[in-house]
Amino acid sequence: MTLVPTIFSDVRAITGDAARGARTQFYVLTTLSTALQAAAILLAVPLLEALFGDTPSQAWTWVGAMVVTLAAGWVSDIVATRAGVRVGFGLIEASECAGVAAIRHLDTADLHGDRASRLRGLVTKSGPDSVSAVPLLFSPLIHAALLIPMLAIGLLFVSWQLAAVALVGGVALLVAFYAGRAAVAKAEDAFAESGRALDDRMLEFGWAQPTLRAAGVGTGTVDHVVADSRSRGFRLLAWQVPGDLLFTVVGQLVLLAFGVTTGALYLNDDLSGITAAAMIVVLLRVVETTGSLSLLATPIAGVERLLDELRGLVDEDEKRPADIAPGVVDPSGVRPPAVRLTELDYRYPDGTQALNGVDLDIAPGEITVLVGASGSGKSTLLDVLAGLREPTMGDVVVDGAPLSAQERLSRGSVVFQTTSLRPGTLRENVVTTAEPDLLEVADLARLDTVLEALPNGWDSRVGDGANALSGGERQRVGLARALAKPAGLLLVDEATSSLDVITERAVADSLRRIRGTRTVVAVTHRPALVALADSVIVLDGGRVVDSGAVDDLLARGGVFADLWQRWRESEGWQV
Ligand SMILES: Nc1ncnc2c1ncn2[C@@H]1O[C@H](COP(=O)(O)OP(=O)(O)OP(=O)(O)O)[C@@H](O)[C@H]1O
Repeated sequence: MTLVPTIFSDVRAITGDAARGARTQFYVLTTLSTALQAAAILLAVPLLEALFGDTPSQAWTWVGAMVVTLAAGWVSDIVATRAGVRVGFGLIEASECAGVAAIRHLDTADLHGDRASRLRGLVTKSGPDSVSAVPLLFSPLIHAALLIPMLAIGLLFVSWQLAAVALVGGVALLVAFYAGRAAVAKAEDAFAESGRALDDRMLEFGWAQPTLRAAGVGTGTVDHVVADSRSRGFRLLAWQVPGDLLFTVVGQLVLLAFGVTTGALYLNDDLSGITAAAMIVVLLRVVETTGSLSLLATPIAGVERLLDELRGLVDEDEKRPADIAPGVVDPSGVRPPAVRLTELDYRYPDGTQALNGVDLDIAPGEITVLVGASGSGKSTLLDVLAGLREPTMGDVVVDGAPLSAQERLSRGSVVFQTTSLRPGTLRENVVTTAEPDLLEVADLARLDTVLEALPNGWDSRVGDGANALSGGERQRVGLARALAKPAGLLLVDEATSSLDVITERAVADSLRRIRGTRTVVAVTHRPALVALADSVIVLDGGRVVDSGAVDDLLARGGVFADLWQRWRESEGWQV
């Protein structure tokens, strides 16, 4: 029963303010063209009365009026169609933007699933369908819905009884149309749902064939959904037939009532013979209109579904946080901070001076890599940043405010050289403070292979020696744990030796993808990771001896260029 409001409000919601002008023009002109059509039909009454009455020469006046009215109707139809095409293009634009955004945000698990194929279909199919739907389907629907009430208004000047029959009949036809459509749409949804269930069972059966066969249950589950799908198909047919039938029967009853009323009025001398004949012209037009309305039912249902899906896509896109640009808040609501170190010293209790007057400016959202020979103070500096050590002298200033070790601990997340797991599930080891998007975290940290290897995925016990993970796998859990924490400062202390290729790639991918959303400080010896740096800080004997972009440092020669040369050579040995 809500067919008309739904498709019109869907178009408004999808195309938004940008297409408001085109939408208004389309609706106003289509309504005007319908009014002109109704007027042209009703002009048949004075035309026939003049032609067969006492003043046949006056018929020319009415013929002229009819021609002008029809021509004006055609002109408004043409302009309305152009506006309708513009609205259709508005639908395409919206569906492309929202569809592409939705595809980009698909979870890895969905890539081959039902959602991916529906999105693909929506983005490719909605284009031509949307452009043609507005002028080719909406126009006749508006014509069909408004013509009969408009004829009824015009008929008030001929006979109020005929006007009443036309009005009541028009409403009855629309109600029959919507009621039939609603029943068919419900059955169609049930049929589509059973189709999806069948797809799922078949996929499931394909994946787990040996196990299901061995258990003797596989074919049973598939048989069950096939039977369900078939019975819903029959139900769809069972609703389609009475839906169409209802409309046809109501249509014929309205025509009968119109004919009988015209006949009765003529016999009572309330209507002249000529006017009664003119009513046949009106009757023929009503028949044509109701016929076209019944033909529209199926295509309108298709457009209704398409618009419904498009609207879902657009709503989803509007709710999604905007793509992250450097320096803005990341989806967890955390802003990457600017960090400044001033005259920082750190002395170990045994008297070793690990950091000596370190002055540093770390820009928000940038990747800063600390490099230096063994013992140069990189890990100590990272520990100070993380809040694991309090400097002997100097401050760690975050976004303009000097922070205590405790405050730094809560503002940053750390990937340590080795990741220790506590007894408990993988989920408990990764989720510490907030409720993160685990799919995204797993994707960023390349936890997919770890999850696959574990018997119960996120709920597998991993700590305490259970399901022993390799060093690289533990590092990826550590990376996931750091990424799951809504902290703007990410500190990565990578022990070169424990990084396998997958883990190195996971770290590199993560850094690349989160660039701009977190301020990253990493200690690494891997050229692939160093190359990602916006800025490299070279430490030697606890002091900053050089800093800058990789290319600048290489061009300058010195400590960094020597280190770089050594890393490349050692990588060559590893190969
Ligand atoms: N717990 C400790 N107690 C005393 N001295 C320490 C301690 N940890 C590190 N040091 C010393 O502090 C200095 C800086 O060490 P740090 O571990 O920060 O260097 P690094 O550059 O990270 O070295 P590596 O690359 O080998 O990890 C070194 O001289 C080291 O011997």
